[in-house]
Amino acid sequence: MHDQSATETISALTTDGETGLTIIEAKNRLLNVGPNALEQGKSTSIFTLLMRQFKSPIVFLLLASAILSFSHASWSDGIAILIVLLINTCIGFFMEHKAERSMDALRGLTKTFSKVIRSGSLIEINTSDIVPGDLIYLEAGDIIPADARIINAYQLQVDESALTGESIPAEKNNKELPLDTPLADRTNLLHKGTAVTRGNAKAVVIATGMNTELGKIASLVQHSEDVTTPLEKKLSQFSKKLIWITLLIAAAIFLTGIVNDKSFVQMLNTVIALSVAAIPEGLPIVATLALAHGMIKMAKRNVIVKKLASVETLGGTNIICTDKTGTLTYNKISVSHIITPDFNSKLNTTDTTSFRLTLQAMTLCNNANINDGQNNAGDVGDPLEVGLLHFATNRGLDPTVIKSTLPRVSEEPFSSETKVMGTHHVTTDGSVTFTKGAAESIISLCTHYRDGETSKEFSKIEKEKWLAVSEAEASNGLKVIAFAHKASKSKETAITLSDLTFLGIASLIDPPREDVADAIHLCHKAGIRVIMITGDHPATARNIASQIGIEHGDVMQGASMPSREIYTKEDKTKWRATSIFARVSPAQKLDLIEVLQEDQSIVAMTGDGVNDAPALKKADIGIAMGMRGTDVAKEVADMVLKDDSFSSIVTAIKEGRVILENIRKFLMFLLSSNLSEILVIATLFITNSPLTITPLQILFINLLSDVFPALALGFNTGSDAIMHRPPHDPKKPVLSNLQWMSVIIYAIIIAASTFSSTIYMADDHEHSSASTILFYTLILCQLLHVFNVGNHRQAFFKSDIAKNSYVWAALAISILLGVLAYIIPPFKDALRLGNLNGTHLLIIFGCALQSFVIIQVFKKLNVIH
Ligand SMILES: Nc1ncnc2c1ncn2[C@@H]1O[C@H](COP(=O)(O)OP(=O)(O)OP(=O)(O)O)[C@@H](O)[C@H]1O
Ligand SMILES: [Cu+]
Repeated sequence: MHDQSATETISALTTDGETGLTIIEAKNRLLNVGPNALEQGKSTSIFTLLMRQFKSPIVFLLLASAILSFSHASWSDGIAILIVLLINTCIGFFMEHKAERSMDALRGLTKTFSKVIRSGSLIEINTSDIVPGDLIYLEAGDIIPADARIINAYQLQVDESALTGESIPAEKNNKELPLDTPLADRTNLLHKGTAVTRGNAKAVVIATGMNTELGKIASLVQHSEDVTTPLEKKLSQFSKKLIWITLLIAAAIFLTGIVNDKSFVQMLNTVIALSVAAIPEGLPIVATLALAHGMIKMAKRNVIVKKLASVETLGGTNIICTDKTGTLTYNKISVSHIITPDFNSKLNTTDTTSFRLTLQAMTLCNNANINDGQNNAGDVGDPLEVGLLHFATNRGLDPTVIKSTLPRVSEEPFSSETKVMGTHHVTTDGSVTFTKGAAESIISLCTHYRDGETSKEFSKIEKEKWLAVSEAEASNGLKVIAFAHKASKSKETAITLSDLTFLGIASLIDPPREDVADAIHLCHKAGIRVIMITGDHPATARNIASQIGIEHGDVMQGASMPSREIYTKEDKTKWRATSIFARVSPAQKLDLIEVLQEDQSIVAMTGDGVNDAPALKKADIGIAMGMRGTDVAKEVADMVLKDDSFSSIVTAIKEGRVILENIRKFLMFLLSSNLSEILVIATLFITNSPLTITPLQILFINLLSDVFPALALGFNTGSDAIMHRPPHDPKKPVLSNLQWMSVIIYAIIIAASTFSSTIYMADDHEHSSASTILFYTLILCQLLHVFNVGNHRQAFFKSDIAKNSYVWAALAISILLGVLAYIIPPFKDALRLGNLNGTHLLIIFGCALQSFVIIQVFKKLNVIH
């Protein structure tokens, strides 16, 4: 296609270079060629998942003990261990399977949209619905949705590194090329998956889905990503450490065993029981499940988190850098009034020529399209431009008519660096340029201004007067856009932005979102600073900031921020103390983030443009806007806000904190209950007690106490108190020293309470009943312990754990299983359970309650946390 002209390509694809495909034809083609999507890599197969379950050391340990049991002809023991092994594997398998499914579901949430021209109007459709022959419209920040041939392009630059690895953007245009041009040099072709970094273009789609260059590569390599999060890594390191500790204890047991002349089988049983007690195999996967559950919850609240790891980072965020337009405001921009040298629409004076010219500038120097619900299509484009178009149309200007009488021949696309945009049009007797942009930028480009029918010299005094007018407008919280034009006798088609004639300004309303003030208040309570970084006028920024409660102080302007090569320590200190940054360029955003991060801050930052990509990557949490953001921003971001709203960031941070807190809770719960088991087994062994706890019993206890209650803790909704304290520093260990101390004290209290049951027993008890009492007391102590890991400052029934119905359900299941084990004879035999009477039951309940009460009292006394 690159060796044909655009027109030839268009006819080869039987489409229309102006109006595109008809909607019906597009539908037919979609049925024929299929969706414009790459085939997804396969997710982990059921078999791999199953095999993964056999990788843990505990499985080998159990297998070994089963074999040992069989070799000693204790068949029931061997079979029982195998059954437990099976149950454990199944639970592990289903948990991982659930986690995988959740991740799949989350991947499906990120839908992308593209702008196409169909039946003559510019509309937005699902990227997967694009078909060959479609006309696509692309601008800076778009990721090219399919392979396409350029029809026309204005200063188009494309970053093709996704395809070729070449990171310097390539210039693109519509010129024909020789047939033998290599792929990388085909400057008139655009490829799916590459990104527009500058300019804009209209192109015709030549290939979609797996037929694109990207599709051909994608079918060669199905890349897989490493998805282990730092937290999961920390937890599996944790598990590994525990295995070593267990080995040490096991060695100690063997030594004391030899000294005390114990039988080999007895020692082996104790060691196996100990290992089963000590190794929390479920730890990393329970954490994954909690994180995945959190992601799904956030997705329901319009926040798409792309990586599990971000959920963790979110919980530790202490600075949010947010832009203004669209995040703090509604971004439904409408023109309030127009002021030109001879006209003020607020005062409802009659139209003048300069006002008419301003309306033309608004309409022509504009890439938006208002569809007014025709073909079910909404307005497409930058909300600011949509607002301007609506105003001009309401004042009687027909965009279609004026666009055809003054056809556009070239364009200087808007960039947040220059803050201006310009378009060049040919007329019957020459050409004309229209520009719009930030007032300072436009005024500095003007040499004249238009007053009525005449053009006058734009003196310094006059310029300052207009800067003051825009400053006054901006300090009322309005967004100010200035307009200029330049008419010329030549038929020149290239655009130059100089010697312009100033036309006037438009003041636009973009009110702050209603819920933002509350969200910011909540941030301050939670120890999170909110910093506004905007490309807008400082006065507008200050007004909006005060409306929503962002702390005051000086507004820092981009112009007074020295570049990274020369900024000083004082500059950095000043930046860190500032909360409002205005007229800031994307490069300065990047510098600012670095300076904030040097100060050990965890920075979340929002961005939408293609130039924001480096800053989004650099931030600890890069946040892109789902509606307003460019494809590039969404691609590099860690998180996408579907509703573009600031409050959603705060919701996500809260959710992140709740999840971390939940993981910490079940970590403490698991560690303390497992430690209590170790204490019980070791004490029995060392004191040469006639009572026993068998490995199988420990496995059973862990099945009851580790699986269901620990999972249920992951579903805690968290209390509001979580946003009333400063964030947890992710660089610190998961558990503080104080929390470790608490774990140890918990374990000692549980073990001691379990042993206290022996005191209450009558002297003539049978050993089998006594061991059974010990067994059930340990279980019940642990089950009640689930309520202990809550916040110590909260009353029991108000705590989020007591309110979590999953916890109650988990307890019910666990207790039921405990009872069934006693009632069903084969289980009772395998678990070596003796008979219990009413008094025994009383002892069990009493001791469990005792352990619960002691811990609660300790907590109230602030001894443990
Ligand atoms: N499409 C446009 N054409 C011309 N000028 C524009 C356009 N959009 C914005 N501007 C001008 O450029 C300035 C900077 O725009 P930019 O997009 O960087 O920030 P913003 O949208 O005002 O605010 P924020 O950074 O909070 O999103 C604006 O204040 C406005 O004056
Ligand atoms: Cu346990």
